[in-house]
Amino acid sequence: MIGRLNHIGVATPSIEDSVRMYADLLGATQAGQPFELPAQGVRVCFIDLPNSQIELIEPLGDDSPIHGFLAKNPRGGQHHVCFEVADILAARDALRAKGATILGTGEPRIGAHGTPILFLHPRDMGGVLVELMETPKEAH
Ligand SMILES: CC[C@@H](C(=O)O)C(=O)SCCNC(=O)CCNC(=O)[C@H](O)C(C)(C)COP(=O)(O)OP(=O)(O)OC[C@H]1O[C@@H](n2cnc3c(N)ncnc32)[C@H](O)[C@@H]1OP(=O)(O)O
Ligand SMILES: [Co+2]
Repeated sequence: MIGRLNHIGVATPSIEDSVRMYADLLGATQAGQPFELPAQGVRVCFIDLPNSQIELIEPLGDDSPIHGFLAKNPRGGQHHVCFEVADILAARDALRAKGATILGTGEPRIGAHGTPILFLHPRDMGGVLVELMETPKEAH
């Protein structure tokens, strides 16, 4: 079921400060400008890596799912890992059959790459919040 690591999500109180930090310390460059995803309650900017991406996420709106995380980690921190899957609904159903909890309604939402995503509860993954993302069609 599991495919390539697509990105590591990093929550931050300031995308601009984090972009500067990745550039100054690691020489890493951002992939495009920050953009808002109101349906996900986050503002986003990607940092390119040779083999993956860092997804910087900043809270957007009062209902952002990362408010709680930033309240506990005010300077930000590693928030989730995202693995690609070929078929998100098949992955969801297989995980549920194994007893895993899919967060929210269980209906996939459209993520930052324009493909459906779901999240697995961290208690089922050893304390790691896992995002599953359907592989973009052009990557097949
Ligand atoms: C950019 C768009 C998209 C993409 O395309 O890539 C994204 O990545 S959006 C990223 C933001 N969206 C989400 O994270 C959606 C899924 N998350 C959630 O539904 C919630 O954040 C959560 C995981 C259910 C936590 O909600 P919260 O309100 O913070 O609840 P608690 O504080 O009560 O936490 C419950 C429990 O879970 C532990 N926890 C919380 N966050 C994390 C985390 N990031 N990593 C690991 N563990 C986490 C928290 O410590 C609690 O544990 P216990 O105390 O043991 O119960
Ligand atoms: Co993500």
